[in-house]
Amino acid sequence: MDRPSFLIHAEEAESAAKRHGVSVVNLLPLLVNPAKPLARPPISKFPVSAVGLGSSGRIFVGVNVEFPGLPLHHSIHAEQFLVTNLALNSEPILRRFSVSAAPCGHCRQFLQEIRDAPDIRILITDPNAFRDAVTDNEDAVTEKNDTVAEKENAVTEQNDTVSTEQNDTVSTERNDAVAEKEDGYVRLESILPHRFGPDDLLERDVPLLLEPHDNRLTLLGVITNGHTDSDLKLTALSAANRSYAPYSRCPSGVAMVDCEGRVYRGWYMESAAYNPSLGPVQAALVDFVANGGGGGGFERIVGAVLVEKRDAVVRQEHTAKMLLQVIAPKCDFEVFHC
Ligand SMILES: O=c1ccn([C@H]2C[C@H](O)[C@@H](CO)O2)c(=O)[nH]1
Ligand SMILES: [Zn+2]
Repeated sequence: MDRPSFLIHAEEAESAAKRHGVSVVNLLPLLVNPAKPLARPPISKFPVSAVGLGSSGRIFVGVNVEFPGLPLHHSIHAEQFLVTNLALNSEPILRRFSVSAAPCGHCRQFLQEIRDAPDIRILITDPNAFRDAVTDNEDAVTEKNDTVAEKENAVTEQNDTVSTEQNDTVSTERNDAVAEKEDGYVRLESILPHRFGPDDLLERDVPLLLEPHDNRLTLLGVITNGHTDSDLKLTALSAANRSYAPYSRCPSGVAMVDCEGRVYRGWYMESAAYNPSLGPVQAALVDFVANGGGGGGFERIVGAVLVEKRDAVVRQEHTAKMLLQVIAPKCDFEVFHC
């Protein structure tokens, strides 16, 4: 299997699957190892790749990206890269993905921002990922039975049928867990139960992370030095208009240009749990890594513009400036408010 690109069109995906005698669903895990060399993990030397299938039939790749000289929490995880790749390409639904290592808690949480997140199917190719799974399942069932038993004691006198129903739920859930392992994919819900997510903070009709957004932002004031940079500014504005910031209502976007004049853009994406949110520079760096001329370094970025609200309670300016200063010291950075 050749090294894949970061985006594989539906027809291409179909024909690659045919060539390998598998379905597109089963092609995803076959692409995981070949995608690993796309990762940029200079600190951990631990490449992670995630290969996902969107509702359009396109395949998207995500990899981890680390930044020497910066605190670790600025790193981009493969799964977050994958989701950003879908967002940048206007893909509304992530149906399933295969990933080289077990997704960490932070990624499981970030994925909650996608509509019907509990139904996302995940196949972990690392053979060690489920080494504890059977025992854990048994434990979980035992614990649950214990809980049920406790509850039973509490409610026996009140209502016997409740406990019977709860026992039924336990065995059904257990059967589901076994059944869904058969095709190798598990539901996100089974690896992050009792989720905290958008439903806890937002109305159901708020568009979620991969759904279309228009924040209707316009630039404030007369922009004076506007000549060559105005394209970058407008690109950053339109990125900010696609930003997903339903929790703070402080959308933002970044546009960057490299030394060959190629432009990249990305927008801020929030998590209901706040910390797994992805900054607009990271999102634009996903665009850079995915489309940035054959794996060039970040020092090739020579200009960047951030657009955000002037009196925002959540501001990106200082973090963005610091991040760019470290990874692209020659980059000219400007902020415009909307
Ligand atoms: O869910 C995960 C867990 C870790 N990593 C990356 C982050 C870091 O670059 C490296 C070591 O943790 O692996 C991911 O991409 N996804
Ligand atoms: Zn992670």
